[in-house]
Amino acid sequence: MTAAPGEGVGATFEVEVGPVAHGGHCVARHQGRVVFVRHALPGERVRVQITDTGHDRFWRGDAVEVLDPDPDRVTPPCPVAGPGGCGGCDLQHAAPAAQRRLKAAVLAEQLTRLGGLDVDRLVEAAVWSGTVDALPDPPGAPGEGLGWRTRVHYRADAEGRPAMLAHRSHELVPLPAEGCRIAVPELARPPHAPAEGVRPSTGPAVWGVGAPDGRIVEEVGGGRFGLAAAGFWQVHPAAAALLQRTVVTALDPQPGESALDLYCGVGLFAAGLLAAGCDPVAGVEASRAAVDDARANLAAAAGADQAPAVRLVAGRVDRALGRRGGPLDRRWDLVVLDPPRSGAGRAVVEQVVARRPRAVGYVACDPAALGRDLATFARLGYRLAGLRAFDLFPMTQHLEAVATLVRD
Ligand SMILES: C[S@@+](CC[C@H](N)C(=O)[O-])C[C@H]1O[C@@H](n2cnc3c(N)ncnc32)[C@H](O)[C@@H]1O
Repeated sequence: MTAAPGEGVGATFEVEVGPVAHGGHCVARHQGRVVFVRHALPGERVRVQITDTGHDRFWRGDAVEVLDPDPDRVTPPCPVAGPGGCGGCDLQHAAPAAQRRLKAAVLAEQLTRLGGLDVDRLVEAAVWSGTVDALPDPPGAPGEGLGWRTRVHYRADAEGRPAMLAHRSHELVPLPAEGCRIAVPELARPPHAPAEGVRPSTGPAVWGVGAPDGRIVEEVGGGRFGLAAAGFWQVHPAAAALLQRTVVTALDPQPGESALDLYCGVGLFAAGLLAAGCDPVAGVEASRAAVDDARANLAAAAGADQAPAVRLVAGRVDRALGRRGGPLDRRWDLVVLDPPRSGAGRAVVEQVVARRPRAVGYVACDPAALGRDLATFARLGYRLAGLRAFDLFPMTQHLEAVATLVRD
């Protein structure tokens, strides 16, 4: 559907804002058209300014004036969090508890629509609380969803000043004087621009251009994980420990059970399963550098005496699981899946189910991919036995979920 005259990018009109949707926006309708509205809350009456008419089925817009505000609306703590500003935060205009309610609504909608699940019944059966839970504020942080981000990426504008990307755009928004409000204090302003920074749980912040330089050590409980500063690690300081604890508790490993950690990074979940007495433990990870780090981290975690068998495979999960007669071609009691945003996908879910695990722990950062993969698990005889969801990314649309699946 093309834009009518006077209704292209930049046009404004009033709308009644409908429900929140996956993607950090709410859904509204204007003259029969769907409009995805950012910076709005469900039930508000707002003036929308259209930012994108490039799709047949919907337009995008920003709420540039709020005519009838929701009681949960707050003034965004960051001066560049609003329309046309930094694209990093989607929900600064909502109180933190309201942000989590919006995320829970998105998760419920994706589980219903893509997962084919009856969310009311899940909640009734205590499979899911229906909530997205807050994490503790990092020590010294101002709280209220600020001061938690331990990985940052600043661009440079034409004058060499630090800047951030606008939403769905290559346009640069200058970093305000107070710096990035969601970053930990050491990363709120870069020493130069462009710059990428990391603040590990041990040691000072490290910066680089293109990628943060050198190596870091992250601590989780008693465990230590060495990795490249530019390597994958959870961004909220409380996230890695929380996810490891949640997955291990959900799987309830028994000593001597075999456990497979897929998309294992530098070995976070494999270490938790080793500590719980699993033997053997195997991990699969596409990044060769991360596999080398996982090998060292897990050797240290396993200890020297009567060390359990640990096997790490570098490569894509679908290829590693597809290798007939290979080390992973056997039954595994427990499987952890922690894929990137695109999710595990049908082929990997089938490969996991073929190993007849007693339980699967699925760590998901995209509720749509999770919903789709849960539907595949259900078709193959695995049902959702538990679901926890966490606000690992306050102020943004993102959430993290840990699903437990068991054989029916
Ligand atoms: C969300 S991270 C999880 C890492 C680790 N579980 C952790 O908690 O630190 C996803 C990991 O999957 C890896 N990855 C992405 N696609 C992959 C694939 N097709 N096969 C294997 N690993 C993959 C990435 O390199 C990354 O380390």
